Order: sequence, then C-alpha cells, then structure tokens
Amino acid sequence: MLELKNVKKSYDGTPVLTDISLNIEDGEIVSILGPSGCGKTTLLNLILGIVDSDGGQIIYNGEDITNVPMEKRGFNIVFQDYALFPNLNVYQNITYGLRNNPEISSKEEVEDLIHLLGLEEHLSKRIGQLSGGQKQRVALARTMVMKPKILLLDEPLSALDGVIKESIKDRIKTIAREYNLTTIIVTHDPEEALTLSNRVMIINEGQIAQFGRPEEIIQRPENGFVKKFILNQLEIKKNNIFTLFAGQLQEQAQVG
Ligand SMILES: Nc1ncnc2c1ncn2[C@@H]1O[C@H](COP(=O)(O)OP(=O)(O)OP(=O)(O)O)[C@@H](O)[C@H]1O
Repeated sequence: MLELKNVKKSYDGTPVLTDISLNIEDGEIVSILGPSGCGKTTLLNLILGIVDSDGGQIIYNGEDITNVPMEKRGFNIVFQDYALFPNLNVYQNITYGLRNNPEISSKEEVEDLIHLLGLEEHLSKRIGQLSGGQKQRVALARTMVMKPKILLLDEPLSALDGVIKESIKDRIKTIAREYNLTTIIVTHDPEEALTLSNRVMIINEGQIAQFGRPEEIIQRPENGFVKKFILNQLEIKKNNIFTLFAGQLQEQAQVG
C-alpha cells in the first residue's frame, strides 16, 4: 500500500499542494484529476521521487520512503511524450533498461509483454514509423520490463484519438489486473478518469476535493467544485452528443 500523510509542496514560496493525505491499495488504478496547474504532475513527481516534498510523509508497504531517492523506490513512469529513443528499433527500446540488468525480466517475460501489448509485428520498426498508439504501447512495454512496484502514467491518452484511446485504456486495465500493479494516472479529462480507474482523486487548490469510486463521484459529489468541474463537463459532453443525434434524426425525418 502507498500512503501519503500531510504532504506539502511549494515552488518559490507559492504553495501548490497544501495538505495531501491518501492511501492507495496494491493493484488499484487511481486517476489524479484536476484543472490545469492544480498540481497533478507535482503529486506524481513527488510519488516518483524526482521532486522533494516540503513536509509530510510518503510510506510504501509500511516503509517511510520520503527521503528515499527515485532509483531506490522502484517506481517507474511513462512520460506524456513517451521519451522513446528514435535511433533504436522497437525491440531495442523495449529491452533498453535490461542491458545492464538482464536478470530483471526473462526472455519469456519480455515476450509475454510484447504479446500482451500487441507489438509482435512492429519489433524491427524504428520509432518514427509508429503511430501514437503504437508508441504508447512501446513506452508501456519498456517500462513494464523493469517490473516497477508502481506504474505512473502522465496523461497517457491525451495524444490519442477515439478508438486508439479505448484500446490503450483496455491494455492499461489488463496490465494492472494481470500484474496486480498499482497504477497512478494523471489526467485532466473526467471521462477518461471515471472510465479507466478504480478510484479517482480530484484535486483543487492544493487539496483533495474528493477521492472515491467513479460511481460515488457521479452519484454523490462531495462539494461544489466536484459538481462544477466534473459533472458539468460530462453534462456538456452528453448534451453535445444528444444535440448531434437529435439533428441527425431531424434530417432523416426531413429526407424520409
Ligand atoms: N519546477 C517548478 N518551478 C516552479 N513552479 C512550478 C514548477 N513545476 C510546476 N510549477 C507550478 O506549480 C503549479 C502546478 O504545476 P503542475 O505541473 O503540477 O500542474 P498540473 O496540474 O500537472 O498542470 P497541467 O495539467 O497543466 O499539466 C503550476 O502553477 C506550475 O506553474
């Protein structure tokens, strides 16, 4: 279990996260959701260990890791821009981290991941020859071969469109389930957060506005911000779609 207790972070005297306390169970998919600039990436970086907190504690499986450096925490992140190596092919990208640590994953384990992420036919391609969704799958495979204790994903779907987005969502869910892997995802999109995660953490003004299961957030928003930020956005999306359908029906009726 990952636990944060009263974690705080300021940049140049300006508070970004004022008091964050939370528990995340093993194998859970949790989304961190909130408006631009609310501190989502900062929270992810604090957990990863590339940003130091100004106060509070980070505890993993009972051990205080607040001052443990990133490389010793054993968590791993897939960055928004994937950060793949353009001069290497897909297979070389996936196995890059194993060059100096080949014992971390066996050949069979690497093959299982390649299969799980549907990358068999792309292994000898260069990164520049791949679509956005394929790059995301390579980035996921490259991170997973290192067997992270926690998988962190920064806006994993934001560069992808419709069908591809759904397929990557399914793969993230499959990975979390098959490997019982705690997965923490930063997103600004309520629909994405609610459909992908076991629990959603909504951040506003440096604090957690609500942390609950998707159905709890939809049925019992705990405050005005959750209602306004989350439910309004979903309502607008829903209305847009209904308007579109209504327009189509009207057109069909006129043609008929
Ligand atoms: N290294 C830094 N130095 C100074 N200020 C920073 C630094 N990193 C982030 N900030 C500021 O902290 C606030 C939170 O940034 P953060 O990137 O965590 O937000 P976010 O919710 O991830 O935003 P977005 O959705 O736009 O990526 C912002 O006001 C940002 O300008």
